[in-house]
Amino acid sequence: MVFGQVVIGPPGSGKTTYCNGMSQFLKLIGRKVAVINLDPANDALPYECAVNIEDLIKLEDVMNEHSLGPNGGLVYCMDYLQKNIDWLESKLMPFIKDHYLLFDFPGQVELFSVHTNVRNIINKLMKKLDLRLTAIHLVDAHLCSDPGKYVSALLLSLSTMIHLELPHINVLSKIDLIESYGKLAFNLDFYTDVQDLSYLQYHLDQDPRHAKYRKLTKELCEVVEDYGLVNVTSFAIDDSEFKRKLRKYLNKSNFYVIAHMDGSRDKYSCLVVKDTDSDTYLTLVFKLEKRPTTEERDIEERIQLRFGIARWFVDEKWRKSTDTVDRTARSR
Ligand SMILES: Nc1nc2c(ncn2[C@@H]2O[C@H](COP(=O)(O)OP(=O)(O)OP(=O)(O)O)[C@@H](O)[C@H]2O)c(=O)[nH]1
Repeated sequence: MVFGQVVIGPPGSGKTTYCNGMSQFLKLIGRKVAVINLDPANDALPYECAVNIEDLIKLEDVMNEHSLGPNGGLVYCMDYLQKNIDWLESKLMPFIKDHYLLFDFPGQVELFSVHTNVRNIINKLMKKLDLRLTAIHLVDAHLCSDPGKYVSALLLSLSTMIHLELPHINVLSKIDLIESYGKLAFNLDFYTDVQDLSYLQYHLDQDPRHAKYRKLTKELCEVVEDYGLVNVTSFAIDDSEFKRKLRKYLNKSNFYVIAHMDGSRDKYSCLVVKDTDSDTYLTLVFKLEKRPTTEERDIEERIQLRFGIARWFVDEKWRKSTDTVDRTARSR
């Protein structure tokens, strides 16, 4: 079983810098790392690349040949990669024995929240090569300086989580720059906990320019709150403490921590982790379309005892019509 990260996020959010920093950090603690560049628009790579999509297809060639812009070109490249997944599988083969994999993806957000090509690529790799991958979704901390942009970042995180159905960690990147953006409307915990967005609505309401969007903003915030899935951690590339913390989350999220447990890991389809004060909490989200079986409940109990919170998240219809099992427990 091979573990790794799918590094995604909007353009310029710091994906390539993260892959470089994380690979150096993991190497320092003794893990073999392979960074896979799947962004055909990545011209200057700061890391040593184990596999490079440019050996298969170049964005520039696609744009010239098919008269496409950069966005259409990237969709084409991902479709092409999906069709030629054998190429990627064969390139990954030498690393799947003992390496940790970091996938550096393009920054076009529709690829992760709308189109199916990237999701299919990831699913195929996971099945064929028995990979355990976690999505690291980077969002520039700059968005916290504007409550309206922050709401859109939350919606993007939510739709990406639901679309990819991977263990998922949202990260506010470039947190070292946050003070340079001026005084934030709320302290940082507010932005990372994503608990009560009514404060955000109230803040937006103070600005007369937002008056006509009041109802829309309220309803968008309610969507994020109703799902209750999004929370965020923060990260700065030069901060080793953040990297250590993130690594802890990652090992939990892709089940590295329970790799020795029985084969029941396949039951989990989505997972969220959260840090509150000094305790680390873990939320396991079991996306089910039916009432959990006895065996699944048993798994939940065991995870609760060992790692923290486990929570059943079921299909909306089922949740409304029957009693939701939503139990939480403190980490031991
Ligand atoms: N201060 C600071 N700058 C960062 C950090 N992470 C990334 N950057 C800078 O942000 C810029 C964009 O970083 P990239 O790593 O190229 O971002 P990307 O998401 O790969 O960009 P695309 O490939 O265009 O989607 C670069 O100038 C980085 O040096 C960070 O943690 N702190």
